[in-house]
Amino acid sequence: MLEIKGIEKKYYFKPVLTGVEMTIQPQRIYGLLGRNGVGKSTLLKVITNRARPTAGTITLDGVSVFENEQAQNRLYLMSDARLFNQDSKLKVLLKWVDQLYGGFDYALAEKLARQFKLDLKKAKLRRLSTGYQTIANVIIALCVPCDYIFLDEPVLGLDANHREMFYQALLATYAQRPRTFVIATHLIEEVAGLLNDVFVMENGQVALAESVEALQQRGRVVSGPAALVQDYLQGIKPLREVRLGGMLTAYTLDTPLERPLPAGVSLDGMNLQQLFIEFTREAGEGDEV
Ligand SMILES: Nc1ncnc2c1ncn2[C@@H]1O[C@H](COP(=O)(O)OP(=O)(O)OP(=O)(O)O)[C@@H](O)[C@H]1O
Repeated sequence: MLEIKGIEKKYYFKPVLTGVEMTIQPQRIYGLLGRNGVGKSTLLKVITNRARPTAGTITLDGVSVFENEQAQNRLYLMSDARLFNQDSKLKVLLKWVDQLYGGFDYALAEKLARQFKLDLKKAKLRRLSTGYQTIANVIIALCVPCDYIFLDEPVLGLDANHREMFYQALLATYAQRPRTFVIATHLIEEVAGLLNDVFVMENGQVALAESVEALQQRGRVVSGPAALVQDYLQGIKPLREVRLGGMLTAYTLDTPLERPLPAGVSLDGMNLQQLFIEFTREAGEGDEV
């Protein structure tokens, strides 16, 4: 288990992470969600020792990961493919990753390369298109032996077919060899079916950490005549209310569902993306077009 406590990070005196608390369990698939610039990449870099926190602790199975090579070898961050040596042939790159982490799954890499039509023997990273650089990068991430794999925007530049292939490949490798994946992405609907849990970041912290199932049970859209909706939601502060004429639509995570629904009022679920949008919407944002 990875335990992240009180993590703060400043860049040139500007606070980016302001007290991140999170527990990452073994063998689960997490989504790391948050608005642009909220600090997702920074957090992943801090966890995997690519950036130094200003304060806080991170322990893996009770042992600090800072300056601990053994612990760091169990964590892998897939981020920008440009961080690899661009002149390296892919085969050489795989060997290099194998030397660093040991136990690289060459058979799986070759299988995935065939599926994605990527020639590992010939290709040099520099000569690949943006999408294929990402494909090379995700193949490496799926084949490293690490227990905790952090994927920062793993499908950037991939076409829809390749994105689907990647999600399938991730699930297949997870079924074969369960380990933890933490996926930072904005394509919430696409990954929703993959995730066990989500972390939502706001203001440099984790504002919501919950299983997808529990969240989807809580998220509700209540709409109907304003007076009836307000009466139904008594004592609840919705995430957002939208009024149109005499009608009111309220988005909430706290509806007391035991209450009988008044005639004329509808109660619907919210998918993960809607939930995220309502949860992270800033006051007034999107109200005017
Ligand atoms: N190396 C750096 N030097 C200075 N500021 C940085 C650095 N890296 C990130 N930042 C700043 O930290 C903040 C968080 O950036 P980060 O990339 O972690 O956000 P993010 O949630 O991953 O964003 P996005 O979803 O847009 O990719 C931003 O304001 C960014 O400008």
